[in-house]
Amino acid sequence: MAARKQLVFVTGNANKLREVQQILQKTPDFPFTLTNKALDVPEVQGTTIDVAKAKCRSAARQLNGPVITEDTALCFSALGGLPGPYIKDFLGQLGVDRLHLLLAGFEDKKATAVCTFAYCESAEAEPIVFEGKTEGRLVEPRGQNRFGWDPCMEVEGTGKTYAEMDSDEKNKLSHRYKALDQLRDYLTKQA
Ligand SMILES: O=P(O)(O)OP(=O)(O)OP(=O)(O)OC[C@H]1O[C@@H](n2cnc3c(O)ncnc32)[C@H](O)[C@@H]1O
Ligand SMILES: [Mg+2]
Repeated sequence: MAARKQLVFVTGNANKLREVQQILQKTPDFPFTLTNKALDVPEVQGTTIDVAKAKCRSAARQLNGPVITEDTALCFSALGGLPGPYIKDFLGQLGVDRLHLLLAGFEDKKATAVCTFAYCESAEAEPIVFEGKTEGRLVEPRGQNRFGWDPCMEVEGTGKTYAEMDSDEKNKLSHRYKALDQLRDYLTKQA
């Protein structure tokens, strides 16, 4: 059997890496061996797609080979989709206990978690993007699993925050699962 090609997931986020590995474990015939590199890739401003493509292009150039990158955004409908791809700074400054205060003056608490995977086959290739979205509401923090803003995102139709779900439950309906499922399909068909 031919050795499987290497695909580098460029991320500095250990929780993202863990969830991606858990989801891919359910695909034994995934045609790549996934490795990880925590490069500090600049993140431009713009739409989630602009940010995802630029980050992936830059990672593929630095590593000169096939890479995937992933960007996660959290979009509040009352704020016209902001903070979107800038959620990391908002979370960093406010902390998970105060994030919900961003919507304190609004009745509309609707939040959309958006995951954008980008795949770049080589340093010169144009990145291809895959997007997954999960709808919910911004709430006061609840739950034990403390990854990023998970305690504040109550997922539509479940009555639970991501942090109140175990990893199997989250990985069946998460924004990350939905985007990774498309990327996995694409790569499996290419192989
Ligand atoms: O190296 P990269 O992959 O960029 O990792 P990062 O942590 O910088 O991630 P992003 O730039 O995509 O910023 C997204 C922010 O949202 C958080 N986050 C990402 N996925 C999440 C999830 O599924 N649940 C809760 N928080 C999440 C993450 O910790 C960041 O604060
Ligand atoms: Mg980042």
